[in-house]
Amino acid sequence: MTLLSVEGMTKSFGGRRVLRDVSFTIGAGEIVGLVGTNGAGKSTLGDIVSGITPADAGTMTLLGHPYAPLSAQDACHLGVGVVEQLVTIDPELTVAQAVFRGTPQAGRQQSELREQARVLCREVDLDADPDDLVGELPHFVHPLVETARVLAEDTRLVVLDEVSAVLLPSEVTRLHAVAARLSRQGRGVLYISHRLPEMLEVVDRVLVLREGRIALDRPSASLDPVRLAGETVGGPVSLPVRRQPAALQSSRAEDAPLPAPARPARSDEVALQVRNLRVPGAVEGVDLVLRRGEVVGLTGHRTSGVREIAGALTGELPALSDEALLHGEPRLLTPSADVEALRLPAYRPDEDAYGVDPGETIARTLTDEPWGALTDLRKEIASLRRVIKTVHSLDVKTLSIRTSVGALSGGDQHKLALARWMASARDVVVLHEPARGLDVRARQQVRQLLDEATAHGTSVVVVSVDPDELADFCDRVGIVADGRVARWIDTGELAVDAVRERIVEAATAAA
Ligand SMILES: Nc1ncnc2c1ncn2[C@@H]1O[C@H](COP(=O)(O)OP(=O)(O)OP(=O)(O)O)[C@@H](O)[C@H]1O
Repeated sequence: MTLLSVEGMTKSFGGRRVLRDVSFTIGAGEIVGLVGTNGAGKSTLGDIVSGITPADAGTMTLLGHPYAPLSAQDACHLGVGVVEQLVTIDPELTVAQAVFRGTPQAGRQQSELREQARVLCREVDLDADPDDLVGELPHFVHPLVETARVLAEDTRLVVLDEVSAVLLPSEVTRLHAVAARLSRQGRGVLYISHRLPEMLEVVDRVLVLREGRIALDRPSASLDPVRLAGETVGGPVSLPVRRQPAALQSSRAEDAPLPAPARPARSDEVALQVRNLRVPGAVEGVDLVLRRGEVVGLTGHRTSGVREIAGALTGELPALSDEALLHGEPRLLTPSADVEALRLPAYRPDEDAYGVDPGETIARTLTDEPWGALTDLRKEIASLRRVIKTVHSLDVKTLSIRTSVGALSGGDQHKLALARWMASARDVVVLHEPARGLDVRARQQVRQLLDEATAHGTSVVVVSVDPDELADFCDRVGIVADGRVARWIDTGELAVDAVRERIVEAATAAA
């Protein structure tokens, strides 16, 4: 039975045609994957289906009836719900209130609602009490609260918009179990993701959006991640190649363009050494050695201590160590009057909506010079050239560098923020989830940014939940469990997908 039918959908934003004559169906009990490059229009399509954005033209039917939602609330009443990656739920609500906030509650006992909320939380594998405040739950479980809400609203079709992007492999398995349960109940799921290997494990069929059209509509059984990645870009994609320790180049002037990295060669120079790192209640003795130009990954369950290790390195958490040396110079993890604190700079994609001001133009985001005060025309031209080069090399989908960053797709915003941040990254830095929400080409571009930085001596700690990102970007990956590094995986010995398998295996075992 057809649940949703979309016919001839089109949508433009300010002269840019995002969707062109898009048609597809989703059957009852079907899980359909929606993939495409950053800016391909996946969220726009998801937003139209879930009533957040109106289409310019086209029609939809839901269970055979005309379906034209006027708002997200309207779509929800008609049976379509959306769960987004960056969910904002009022932190003052209890879990029970959050779960039932979209459903009429008149005449229902609070105790009954709480009991039902408890059942729904169990259904989505959410370990929370109905009376817990949402604001006190870790942010990564908010999509699970939302999924429970969608179940409470008796939704026929659920749009999961990049929900898996922030989840660990074990949490993705949980999400997939929820999607499978929804499907067994006869509901439909539209599953939007860039994490192709995982997505292919759960979806029945895949739609590829390319240049605003459905370029492929095929059962998932006939696809593999590499082929699917090729379909998203409309040509072959090269497999990620194993990272090699960086070939260090001589230091460069601050604003000199980055030359292509030379052939890699091993560096034995230690950039950072920390012995017996402890964070009270979270980390119980971690040794970390980071060579110059090395990329070391850290991953682990939410309570493993991995975030706290990063917090200690960046000076956000009070921590102790027997010794911390930055290029041989002693540092303290907790500041004191005599010894300088370590305080590594950190990049986080989720801060301030991808770390950039959404109201700012692309041009201003990528330049540090105060343009209004710039009196030297050559400098201004050089600065604009650099902006245009970055926009081209990162393949940001825009008609103008005067476009505000907030109007770009999520992936394009993240690429710009990271490029801006990496341009000033020196020495030893911490990157949180550097490829989150990025398509296959964008991941390669980020990998290139990393390779260039490490070739110039920058050492990087990558903290991530994504096994593909860790396997592709890092020289070594530490699996953190119970406040210690339970295992190191050396990526240099294996092909990237074999590394990925090991990370998933080790991270799941340690969870
Ligand atoms: N409100 C808006 N105003 C202007 N342009 C917009 C708006 N919303 C989306 N766009 C543009 O529409 C295009 C598609 O964006 P959309 O977010 O749907 O892409 P996406 O495939 O979900 O990308 P990503 O994977 O990066 O999240 C982008 O070029 C984006 O700049």
